[in-house]
Amino acid sequence: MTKIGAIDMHEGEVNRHDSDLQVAQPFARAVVYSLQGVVYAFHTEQNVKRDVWLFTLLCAVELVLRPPLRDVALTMFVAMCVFAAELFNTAIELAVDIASQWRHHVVAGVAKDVASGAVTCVSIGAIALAVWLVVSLWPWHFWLFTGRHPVGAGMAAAGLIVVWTFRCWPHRQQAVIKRRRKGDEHGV
Ligand SMILES: Nc1ncnc2c1ncn2[C@@H]1O[C@H](COP(=O)(O)OP(=O)(O)OP(=O)(O)O)[C@@H](O)[C@H]1O
Repeated sequence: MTKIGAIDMHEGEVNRHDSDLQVAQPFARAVVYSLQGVVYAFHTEQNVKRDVWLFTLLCAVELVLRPPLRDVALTMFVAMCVFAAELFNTAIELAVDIASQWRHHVVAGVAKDVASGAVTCVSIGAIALAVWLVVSLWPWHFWLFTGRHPVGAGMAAAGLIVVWTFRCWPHRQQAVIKRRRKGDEHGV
């Protein structure tokens, strides 16, 4: 095991994963690495875990109230934008941590605040869209066990499957990353 700053790297495991992927095509390799990044965030970030539950609630509402395909597609796209913003935020936090060596620096703090501000902006838009969707479907009807808007319902179900696959996919931790916590003014 090699200790780099505050990251404990399990070299053997990292190398084994890399050699597994050496035989793959560059595109396939890039896809696998990016999916590993998604799985990492879905297992380690509390905000992403909370977003998974909010997304589940949205899909459940859509499966019951059955909005048309256009509305489901719009909410799915915006929900994926929220997940993407969370992933960018996670990447920026990790990059800032390693660049600042987990020490307190005013620029490091501002960089993280700006990144999380981006998530807040997208989230406000997503919440506004979800509220508009639910209000626009008034008066509400229980369509869960019917064939109403089957493609939209299929899209909501597919979204649920994709997101929960990321959440439940086994996550093999390659690095133990010590995260700086709020209120820890002076870092490690
Ligand atoms: N190196 C640092 N120097 C100064 N302030 C920092 C530093 N790291 C974090 N902070 C401050 O602490 C806050 C929380 O940072 P942390 O890394 O704990 O992210 P988090 O708890 O995962 O936040 P988020 O909810 O945005 O994901 C930052 O928004 C920033 O204001």
